[in-house]
Amino acid sequence: MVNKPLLGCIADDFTGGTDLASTLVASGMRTLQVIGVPREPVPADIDAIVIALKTRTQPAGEAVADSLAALDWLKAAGCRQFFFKYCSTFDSTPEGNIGPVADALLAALECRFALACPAFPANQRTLYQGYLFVGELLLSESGMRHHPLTPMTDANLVRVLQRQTARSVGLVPWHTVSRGAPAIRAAFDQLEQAGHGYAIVDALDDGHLRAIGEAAAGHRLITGGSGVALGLAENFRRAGLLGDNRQAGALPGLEGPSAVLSGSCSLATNAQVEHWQRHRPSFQLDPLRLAEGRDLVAEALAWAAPLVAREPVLIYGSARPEQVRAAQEQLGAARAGELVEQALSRIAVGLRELGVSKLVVAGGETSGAVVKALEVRALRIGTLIDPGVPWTRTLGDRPLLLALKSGNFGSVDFFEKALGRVE
Ligand SMILES: Nc1ncnc2c1ncn2[C@@H]1O[C@H](COP(=O)(O)OP(=O)(O)OP(=O)(O)O)[C@@H](O)[C@H]1O
Ligand SMILES: O=C(O)[C@@H](O)C(=O)CO
Repeated sequence: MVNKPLLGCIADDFTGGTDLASTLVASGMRTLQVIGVPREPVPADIDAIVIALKTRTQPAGEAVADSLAALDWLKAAGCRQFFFKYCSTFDSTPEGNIGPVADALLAALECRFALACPAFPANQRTLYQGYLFVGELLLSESGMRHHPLTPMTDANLVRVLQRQTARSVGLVPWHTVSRGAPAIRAAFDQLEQAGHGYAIVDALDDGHLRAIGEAAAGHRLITGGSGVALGLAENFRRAGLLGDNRQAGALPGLEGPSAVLSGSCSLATNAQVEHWQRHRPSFQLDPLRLAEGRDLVAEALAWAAPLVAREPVLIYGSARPEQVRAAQEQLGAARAGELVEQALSRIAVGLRELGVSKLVVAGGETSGAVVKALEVRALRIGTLIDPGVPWTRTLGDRPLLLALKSGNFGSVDFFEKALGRVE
């Protein structure tokens, strides 16, 4: 149809980018994810483009600058609507970066109002009266309270976002959302007229998210998790701008061995690691030993080399909260995280030298580091493995199939399931 992308997205981490991209692909938008602001031309047959940044845990000023550069590029590419993707668990600190980045994007787009909805019911994130639930637990009682970089200790998102912005934060509650798009649109108008800059929007199921998407058809900026993107393709179709691309997620396969790299310490990933270890080989990276100068990268690669031709291997830093705490107490959270990220990145490069062509990577920060080390610039998005996690194929020389898994996503047998789809 049109040669300009319709939707321009800015994701605050890499796995978050692929999560959003997979939702767009599933709704029939041909989607490209680029790593940072593109330096080379992007393919023309694209309906949506996701620029994946690593802004979630950067200092707020840097996160704002990177996000504005991405917005400039997307505007110049001709996008009509913009999406700021953050985590479905609203990962942030009192300093940001959700508020500061959203504020800067609103100002740059000369808008006064945006919705904020991280709900992702397919992954058990729901919002009720402004309170975010993970499964049956409040966010602040879920595993997210122990997150190594962005511990979430308050489930009330009106309060959480208000701490990060000078604009006023309102709420569109569930009883309005359940009345459908016209009621939601009216609530947005009322909040904007009353001087609110943001509306946290409740959502309990995908029907709510589609209605919120429909109500936001005229919004220049939408902020949220991937769930609230569910209804956006339909807006473009209604406007006659988008066809019905059933093959939006078709990807050519690749021959070669596979491996799993995990730096996420979330409850879900830890369970996936344990599940894998019951039947398959694994190698642990301990940040304390890395800090002592032990060359675990060389050890891991020497361990993997004879194995990987026969069967997939897992190399992981993932650890339980008490081990993570012990490492952080000695090294500091940032240094412990960086040591594991750097080691996994170098191992990813080494595995590619060993011929590995399919990699599953667990953790957003970890994926960011690995993708950077592999010098991946862009990913074409394929079909879903589990909600929020698609296979992707890198563009350029030496293509790889990558599945970048957000920490908390995926069934307990996710690693095996992902590899089973491409072997
Ligand atoms: N044993 C460990 N001790 C301390 N930190 C660790 C350890 N293993 C991994 N880490 C660090 O913890 C951080 C985990 O963040 P990452 O974003 O990769 O996973 P996640 O937060 O679970 O995923 P997501 O952001 O997708 O929810 C990384 O910086 C990683 O290097
Ligand atoms: O929204 C989510 O939960 C994920 O896409 C993510 O961003 C986790 O890093």
